[in-house]
Formats: sequence, C-alpha cells, structure tokens
Amino acid sequence: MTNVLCTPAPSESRALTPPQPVDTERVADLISQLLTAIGEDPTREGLSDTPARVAAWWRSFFSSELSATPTCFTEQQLSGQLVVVGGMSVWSLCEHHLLPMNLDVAVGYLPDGEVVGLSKFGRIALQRAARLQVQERFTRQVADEIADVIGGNDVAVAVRGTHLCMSARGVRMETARTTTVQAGGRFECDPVLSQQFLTIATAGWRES
Ligand SMILES: Nc1nc2c(ncn2[C@@H]2O[C@H](COP(=O)(O)OP(=O)(O)OP(=O)(O)O)[C@@H](O)[C@H]2O)c(=O)[nH]1
Ligand SMILES: [Zn+2]
Repeated sequence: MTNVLCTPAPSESRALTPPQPVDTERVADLISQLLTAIGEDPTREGLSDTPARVAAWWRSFFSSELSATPTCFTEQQLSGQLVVVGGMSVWSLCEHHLLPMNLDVAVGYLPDGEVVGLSKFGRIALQRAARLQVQERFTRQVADEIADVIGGNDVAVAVRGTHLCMSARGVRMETARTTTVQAGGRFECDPVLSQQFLTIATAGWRES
C-alpha cells in the first residue's frame, strides 16, 4: 500500500489495540483540577457539573466499537465493479493537541463474488476514529481493516481532514485541509482505476 504523506511507523500492536475503558471518576477529578489550575472555581454554579460532563464525553468518545464481523452478501456474478462509499464524516482527536479533527472519508473496493454491507465502511471509520489519532494512521487503519474484511488488497481510502489544531490555534489557517490517500492492490497499480476512484471520492470536496 502507498501513502502520499510520510507516516512514522507506529507500534502496530499499540495502534490497533482499543483504548482501555475510561475511568470517569478519575477523569472528572482531573478536570476539576484542570479548572483550578487555569484559575477557575470548579464549584461555582456554571462549572459544578462540568467535570462529570467532560468525563462522560471522554467515555462516549472511546465507545464506538465495530460489531464482531461485518456483514457480507454473496454476489457470484459480480467482479471488477468499482464501489465507492463517500461522504462519511467522522470526528477524531488529534493526539498531539487533544483537539478534534473532522475526517471526511471515502472508500473504494472491487467486489469479487461478495459485497460488503455498505454501512460497515462507516462503522469501520467510526471505530478507527474513536481514539487519539493522526490522520495518516487513521487512513491506513481503515484501509487495512477493509482489506481484512474483503480478504484482498484491492482497497483505496481517501480522507480529507480539518484539524482544529491548525484552524483554532497554532497557525490559525481555517481553510487548511489535509488529504491522505492509501491505495492497495489494483488501486496502486492501475492509474485509470486510481483516477476513477479519486474523481468520485473527492467530488464535492472543493466546495466545503
Ligand atoms: N502528520 C500529522 N501531523 C499532525 C496531525 N495532527 C496534528 N499534527 C501536527 O502535529 C504537529 C505538532 O507539532 P509541535 O511542534 O510538536 O507542536 P506545536 O508547537 O503545538 O505546533 P504548531 O501546531 O505548529 O503550533 C503540528 O505540526 C500539527 O500540525 C496529523 O493528523 N498528522
Ligand atoms: Zn493537533
């Protein structure tokens, strides 16, 4: 598989292991300490429920898990058709700043005797987004997971990311968007197929 951005190889076992369940009591306590550290009074009326709310959000953020086996349907006559599922928007958290990144995900694959339930691509994206991430690793993990599901490498994934750490802070470039493309199998070797995928996957990206 090829990635258009250079990705530091993460520890695979670490990257693929879902995070441990969130200790909400401890998180709430730490948020209360954080509020104090930034000069706030965590007991004042507007903030008294904030630590519990934030802790509940951290728990829900990590809770998106994939059901055991994605549903596939036999379609024996089908081979060589390009299937692209796009417009899947998921939220993840940048692991450098703990700020949200919005990831607009499109996946393409070539069914061979079987089709994958369409919603399962969204579930895979949601699951991989539900952790501290970098966009490049997210892109590769989604592609790897789909390759496992279809039992082959003919998979392409394109992701357009909007990183709040680049727009709401730091360089403050609100319109900056990051595109990552992971292409395997025939998507890597066949420039026509690759171009078809990118044209469909990125249609509409320029306006938003
Ligand atoms: N490659 C990659 N970089 C990311 C991603 N999300 C955030 N970053 C970058 O992570 C880098 C962290 O850089 P540092 O210099 O350690 O942190 P910083 O001083 O806060 O950097 P600035 O954002 O430039 O203010 C920044 O360049 C971010 O833009 C991502 O998904 N992929
Ligand atoms: Zn960041």
